[in-house]
Amino acid sequence: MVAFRKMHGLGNDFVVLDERAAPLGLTDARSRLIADRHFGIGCDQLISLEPGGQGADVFMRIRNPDASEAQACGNATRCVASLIAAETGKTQVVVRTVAGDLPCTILGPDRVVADMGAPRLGWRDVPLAREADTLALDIVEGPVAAPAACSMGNPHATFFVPDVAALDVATIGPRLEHHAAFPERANIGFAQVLAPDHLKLVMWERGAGMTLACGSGACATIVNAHRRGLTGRRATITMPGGDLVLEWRESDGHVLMEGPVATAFTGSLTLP
Ligand SMILES: N[C@H](CCC[C@H](N)C(=O)O)C(=O)O
Repeated sequence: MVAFRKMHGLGNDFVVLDERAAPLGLTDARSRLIADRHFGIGCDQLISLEPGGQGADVFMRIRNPDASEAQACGNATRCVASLIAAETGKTQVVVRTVAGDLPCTILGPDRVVADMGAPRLGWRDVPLAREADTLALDIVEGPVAAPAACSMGNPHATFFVPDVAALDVATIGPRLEHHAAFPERANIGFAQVLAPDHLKLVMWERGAGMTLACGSGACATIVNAHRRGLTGRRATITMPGGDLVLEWRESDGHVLMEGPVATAFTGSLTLP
């Protein structure tokens, strides 16, 4: 039997497995089964804890339900930092990912600020299939067009729209996720500016589909909104699961993401 912790950030939910003592043999098939909401536990991402190595408290590996590995997961970063803090009593935790080290500050048992690092704004960084101005891509899909793109370690495209509620995200989301412009696919954000410090966001996540919240998506949204001159550097981003507070910090270009964390339940499973 293998212990797991079911966590979430604003309903973006995770099965967290601990591989720090030894690997569990998470093949693609096993990962897909654990993440399956009918035949397994179910989650938006499968999160594995691995030894952090020098300078980090833990390494976090991120797998989407389709077993694709992701370079960033903002909501899980806060959850993992909170888990390590509960283990160690630390209020500063460094979560290492394939995209870099993410310093996190524990504000309380259910709230964390994660420094998600600096966005990458070049077309090769996103990545895109060919050279393009990442401020406005030449993409049209139904009622949406001309997204801004950036990477938070993982690829994001943000469409700015007058009314997110009017969109059929379940139809246009997958088409855009798999658009030829994105050789590694992309996470697709649909954002509505409510005020210079407040946006509404609905996400179609790469490899996961519609989620109640997306931390790296919220980071990409504040970056792309500010680049477009639509907001300041700080904003509350309201997603179906709730609010995150974002700041694209001027001093070092890092994106700070503050929000809640929660454990829904713990359990044990027999690895299929
Ligand atoms: N689907 C994403 C990973 C999870 C991102 C999201 N859950 C977050 O909180 O950032 C990707 O393939 O890049």
